[in-house]
Amino acid sequence: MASTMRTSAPVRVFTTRAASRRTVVVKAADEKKRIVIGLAADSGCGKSTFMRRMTGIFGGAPKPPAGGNPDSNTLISDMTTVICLDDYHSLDRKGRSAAGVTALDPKAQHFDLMYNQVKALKEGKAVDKPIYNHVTGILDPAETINASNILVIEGLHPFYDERVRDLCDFKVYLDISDEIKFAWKIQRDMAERGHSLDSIKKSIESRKPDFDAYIDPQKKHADMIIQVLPTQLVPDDEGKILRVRLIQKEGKKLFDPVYLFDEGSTISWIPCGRKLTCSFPGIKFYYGPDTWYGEDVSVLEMDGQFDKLEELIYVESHLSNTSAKFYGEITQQMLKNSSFPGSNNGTGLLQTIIGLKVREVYERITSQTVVPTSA
Ligand SMILES: Nc1ncnc2c1ncn2[C@@H]1O[C@H](COP(=O)(O)OP(=O)(O)OP(=O)(O)O)[C@@H](O)[C@H]1O
Ligand SMILES: O=C(CO)[C@H](O)[C@H](O)COP(=O)(O)O
Repeated sequence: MASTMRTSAPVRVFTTRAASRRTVVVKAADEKKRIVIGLAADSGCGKSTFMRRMTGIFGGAPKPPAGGNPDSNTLISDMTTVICLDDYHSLDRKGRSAAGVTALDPKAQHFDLMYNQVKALKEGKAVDKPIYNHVTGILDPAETINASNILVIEGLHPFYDERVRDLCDFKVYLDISDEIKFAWKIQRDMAERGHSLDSIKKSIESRKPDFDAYIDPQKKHADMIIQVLPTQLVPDDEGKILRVRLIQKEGKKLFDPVYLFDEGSTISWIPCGRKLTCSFPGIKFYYGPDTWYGEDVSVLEMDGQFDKLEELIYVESHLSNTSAKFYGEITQQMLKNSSFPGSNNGTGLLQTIIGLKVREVYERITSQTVVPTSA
């Protein structure tokens, strides 16, 4: 498919829902006012859930392009546009089957088009982007995407091609261990999509070699990684209780890593007691330095789950550099999104923290102020 780019209106005015109430506007005037966020993960690893938490921080409900293809993968809100990189599959379902490749194989992606269009959007130009239709398995006619303040590119390969990777101002990887990925897939694909246990197992196994070869290695490029592992608080838990780690690169210009109590120290903290209600097996936090593919990182970890989400404020008050704009903003976001998967554990908490980091990155690059959304 040919790459098509058009110049959109040079200046657009965006308002957040909260901002419009307070008559505060955020203007996008030139390319320095736009950022690109990359989110990489395998299918079924919580990208959509993360995206809802992150875009919610900027206000407005993300919606598919108005009047467009009902099977569009794009979500647009006041300040953010999320495009799914599945739309750059160069081979459709039949084509992949004929060529004997999976959707994770770079041979099935159109990286030149991906690069040209992400670059154009970052420069403020509109593009006509293809749509990969997950219902039919074919490539549908293109949809027009306009430039936005924050472009999120999510999918299997946002950091695979160096040119696309370099366009990303902030890179996030969701690193879900096989056991947990399996538990989530079973829950979704059996309960919601009617797949059999056997077919889910086969699908995971058939994707594994390409996942290991092409998707997993991208995590070394990420600025922040959320690792989801089985709990260490009880043996042989079936993926219900999670140990979740936020790996944060140190020394970056655009964000400051979050820390617990004392920056640079190594800390283990069991907050259960007078201020935090914990039923068995409790909650344990850890913070400390580490390395990630040879780079210095700090790790913030939570194992276990909250009984009463409103008590998260106690934990939040012991975290620093969170990029929250007021006392309790993390807790407020978590309560607002309490129906999302992972709201009572470290996935929700650490995804919310990354969402606030995205806001920090946006503000540092653009020198614009984003008004926090209200609950
Ligand atoms: N933090 C979480 N805790 C528990 N389950 C979760 C969590 N995040 C996601 N899930 C489960 O995994 C499923 C997939 O999540 P989600 O749709 O967000 O992933 P995705 O990466 O966008 O998937 P896909 O690429 O296949 O559309 C959800 O339906 C839910 O069952
Ligand atoms: O890994 C995936 C990313 O979402 C999908 O499997 C890929 O996009 C192919 O889609 P489908 O399975 O609907 O043909």
